[in-house]
This record gives sequence, C-alpha cells and structure tokens, in this order.
Amino acid sequence: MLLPDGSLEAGPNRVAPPCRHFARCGGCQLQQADEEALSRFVTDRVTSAAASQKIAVGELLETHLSPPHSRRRATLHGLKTAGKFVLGFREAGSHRIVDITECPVLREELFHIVGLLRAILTKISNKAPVDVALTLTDQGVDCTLTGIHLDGLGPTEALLDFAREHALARLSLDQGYGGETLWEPEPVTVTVGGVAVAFPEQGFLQPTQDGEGILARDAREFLEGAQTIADLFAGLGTFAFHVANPAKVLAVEAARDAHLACKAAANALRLPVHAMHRDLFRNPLQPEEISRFDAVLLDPPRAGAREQVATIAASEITRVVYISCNPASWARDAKTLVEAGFRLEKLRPVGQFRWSTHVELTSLFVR
Ligand SMILES: C[S@@+](CC[C@H](N)C(=O)[O-])C[C@H]1O[C@@H](n2cnc3c(N)ncnc32)[C@H](O)[C@@H]1O
Repeated sequence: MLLPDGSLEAGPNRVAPPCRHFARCGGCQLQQADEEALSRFVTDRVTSAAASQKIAVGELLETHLSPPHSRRRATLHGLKTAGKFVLGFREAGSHRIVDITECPVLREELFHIVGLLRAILTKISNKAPVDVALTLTDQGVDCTLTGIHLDGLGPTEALLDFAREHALARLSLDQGYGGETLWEPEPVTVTVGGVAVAFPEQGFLQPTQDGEGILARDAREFLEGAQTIADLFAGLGTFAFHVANPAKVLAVEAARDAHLACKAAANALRLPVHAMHRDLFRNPLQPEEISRFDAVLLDPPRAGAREQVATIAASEITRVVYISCNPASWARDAKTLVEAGFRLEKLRPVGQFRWSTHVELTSLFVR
C-alpha cells in the first residue's frame, strides 16, 4: 500500500534483509522474506512440481530450512582492479563481482578466509579472473584457486606461507593444467554418517551439515527394515554410510575420485558398503540388477535420472527413495514411477541454499 509520504508499506511477511549486499549480490534472492514466507516458497516449489505432473502427495512432511551461516561450500569469483582484489559472488545476471564485506549465508570459518584471501591475492595475482572454491572439511578450509597465474617462486612461497599461517586444510591451484595441490599437511577428509572419507579436490558435499542431517534422517526412516539397498549417484557414499550396517549397500558413482574414496573408507572399516564405478546415464542398473535389492535410493545431479528411473520402473523393486536438488526433473522422473504403479507416500521440501531459489527434497515411493 502507498503511504502518505509516497513510500510503500511493507507487506505482512516482509523483513529487513540481513545483508548490506542484498539486491546487488546474486547469491541471495529472498532475504526480504520472513521465515514463514521462505518456508512457504520452498514448499510451493516442491508441491507445484508434483502438481504439474499430476502426482498425488501422500504425507507432506514439514519443510526444512537450513539456518543462516550454515553453508559449508561455495565458489566465489575474484578479480584485481586498480590495485585492489575484489572477491565475492557475481551480481545477478552480470559478470560484475560484489566485493563482499559480510555474508549471512557462509559458515564463519569460510567467511574468515575470504578476507584473508583478498589481502594475499591483492599482492600476488595479476589481472586474470580467479575462481575461489571453498569447502569446510574435517581438517579446516579446503581452498582451490582456479585461473590464477603465478610468476616465479615468490608468489608460490607467499601462498604456501599463507596456507601454513592460517592453517588451511588444503590449498590447490589450477593454472590451466588441472588442479595441483600446493599444501595439504594431512589427508583431507569429510565425515559422513560417522565415517571419515578422503575428500577429493572440489568434491561434492551436501551444502550444509544440517541439510545433510535431515536428508540422511529421512533416508534412514524411509529405508527402515531394508536389508539390501542400492545407493545410486552415491558420491563419497554420504547416504550409503548413513544407512549401512546392518543393511548391505551398493554405492554406485561415476566420478572416479569420489568412487575410490568411498571404496577405501568402506574397506578400511570393513563396512558392508560395496562401491561400484559406473556411469548411470549411459549404463543404468538393469531391471534384473535392481530387483535383487529391497530398496533403491537415488540422489542424481540436477538433470535427474531419466534412464535410470526407466529401468527402476521396469524392475520388481517396491521401495524407492528419491532425493533431489531439482523439483522439475524429480517430478518428470516421479511421473515415470507413478505410471509404473508407485505411490508417492512421503515428501519433504528442503531449503539448504537459504534465501536462494534453489530447492531440494526427499521423497518415498512404494508399490
Ligand atoms: C547430487 S550429487 C549426490 C552425491 C551424494 N549422494 C551425496 O549426497 O553426497 C550427484 C552425484 O551424481 C554423480 N553423477 C553425475 N553423473 C553421474 C552418472 N552419469 N552416473 C553416476 N553418477 C553420476 C556426481 O558425481 C555426484 O556425486
């Protein structure tokens, strides 16, 4: 509503955005929404995706939002301009970089390193754009700098001193020839389901610890009683390690470094997780392979799992847990399952990328 002074009256669910960069920084889109409106947004994204494919929702579980300062991985962009190094997220729809001086999304440990990196990169970088990938691991911050070109030994030694002084878990450089590890005093791991797994440089990790917790809790509940489980698109074995023992789990993953990390961790602890290296887009598990399991869990990339879901539909399996980071591709795949006789029993919307339009979900299908 227009007020007498010409300004607009704030709507009922509007709050003051917590970050000074909001509206310019492309990292967040929804900081003006209060908790209730944010939660409704995440819920609507998921339920409307189901409705768009005419999928009846059995039980809609409470929407989960990750709290502020919980993101444990992010890629920032940096550039040296006029003797200063700007470092942050890009502006929405632009290549311009917002030089962040605060961030209510990132874990404090990551944000602390951003300020320190800005100072060192001002000294040693040239004019090429640099991507800075940060992940919080068991040993601390894992950092990869991509696009940086170091001239001579001096800048390399300065970076090494920086990594040592600020106790980075790992520092890797990609100067155009793939990632090279400059500093890693002890092997970097992430702990998933109580198992420390070697973390490959720029590996995949659920964006928040709290989000991983809720996804894993749902996976355990949805899979209760299953003795044999196939975990497809398994990554490091995040869900496999959460649901294994006594259940036996086959963890299938196409990225070789993630597959090997999962395999080594399972073997070292003699856990009943068998890691398989396989491309599930080109070579999905076949119906007769799937039918040997009590249940399947899948957590594919944003494109979804059209080919794999087709063979799941054609198998005799009766329980499917589908975790997704894209409601649209999930709904398309869910339709295939429903046409093959499955019911969507449970559905939980999840917002790990707080204040963004990125939405995830957990779901249980049975027939
Ligand atoms: C959303 S991540 C989930 C990883 C794991 N479930 C987790 O929570 O950490 C999707 C995974 O699918 C893997 N992936 C992508 N394309 C694949 C393919 N064609 N076949 C098998 N795995 C694939 C990626 O490497 C990544 O590990």
